[in-house]
Amino acid sequence: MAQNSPTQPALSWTVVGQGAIGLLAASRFKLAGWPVQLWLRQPAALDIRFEQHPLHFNCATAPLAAVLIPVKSYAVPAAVQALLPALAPDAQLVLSHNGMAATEHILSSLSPAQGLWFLTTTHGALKQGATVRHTGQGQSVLSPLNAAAKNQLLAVQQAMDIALGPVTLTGNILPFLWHKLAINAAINPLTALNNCNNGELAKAQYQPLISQILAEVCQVAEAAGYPLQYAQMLEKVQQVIQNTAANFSSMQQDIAHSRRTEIDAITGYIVTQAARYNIAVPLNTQLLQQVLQLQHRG
Ligand SMILES: NC(=O)C1=CN([C@@H]2O[C@H](COP(=O)(O)OP(=O)(O)OC[C@H]3O[C@@H](n4cnc5c(N)ncnc54)[C@H](OP(=O)(O)O)[C@@H]3O)[C@@H](O)[C@H]2O)C=CC1
Ligand SMILES: CC(C)(CO)C(=O)C(=O)O
Repeated sequence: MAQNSPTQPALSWTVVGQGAIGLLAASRFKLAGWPVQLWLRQPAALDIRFEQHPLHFNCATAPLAAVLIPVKSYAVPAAVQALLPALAPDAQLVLSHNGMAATEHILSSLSPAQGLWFLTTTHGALKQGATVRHTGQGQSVLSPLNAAAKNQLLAVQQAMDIALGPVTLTGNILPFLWHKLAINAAINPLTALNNCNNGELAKAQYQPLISQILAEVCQVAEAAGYPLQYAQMLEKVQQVIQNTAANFSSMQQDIAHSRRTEIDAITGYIVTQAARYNIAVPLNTQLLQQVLQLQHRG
């Protein structure tokens, strides 16, 4: 898509939370010499170890010019609500999470000069205590969601290239979100329910389930106007299973640590959309119910 002239000044970035992806991004900013601060639930500075580097992050101070919000899908509305009074009049906000983005309410709560973005990433990060590791080299797709974001294309793209790049800029994030949704719908619930790593899903017993999940997702995606090729998705899911064989999915980890999962924004979104288009998705419906049951028990 068209870009602004390369004269936009660098923005000063704030990262929300002290999660794995947020600290990966903040560390990469810091190691590249960019100023970056953290917005935590309780305002404070933070010291971490990122790979072999001890890093210190200052506590965020308003007004916030540019904010990366890599929180779980269900935590986004409250996080944005808390940020609103601290935002600069022309602040840029970048949401980043798994599952489908729900941005209508956020867009209407911003003032006309405040930009909203979505970034989806295949980077992997793990936080254990105060140590953060970059567990999977990935890439990201970034999209402006309103006119105020389009005025800052170059500055935000450059920053996200540092934080979670390499970044591809797109005018429409939805095809990319459906693609990632299909991968997460196939892997996350099965690993959570069977308490296994991603690699286990290569076993023969899981193949009919993966095929059916994807067949259902492809039908819904097509009805929603974002067609996915079933054979390509099946191959992609097998690739992700192989490439992340030793990893535990985010949903498996959430269940294992008795945390809320992102099932509502992944399988839940598929089931809701299926109902809208009158499509039967029996396996995704069953997986949604099973994960919700497991989550409520935890
Ligand atoms: N980790 C990974 O490798 C990958 C993750 N993703 C996705 O990226 C998103 C983030 O992942 P991850 O970093 O693992 O998630 P985490 O849950 O580890 O990190 C989110 C952080 O944000 C904090 N937070 C939430 N709400 C607020 C708030 N209102 N104010 C301040 N802090 C807040 C959380 O705090 P608290 O714990 O107190 O709620 C937590 O520290 C998820 O959607 C995930 O699925 C995508 C690709 C890879
Ligand atoms: C791609 C996958 C399944 C990698 O584990 C993931 O995104 C997750 O765990 O949420």
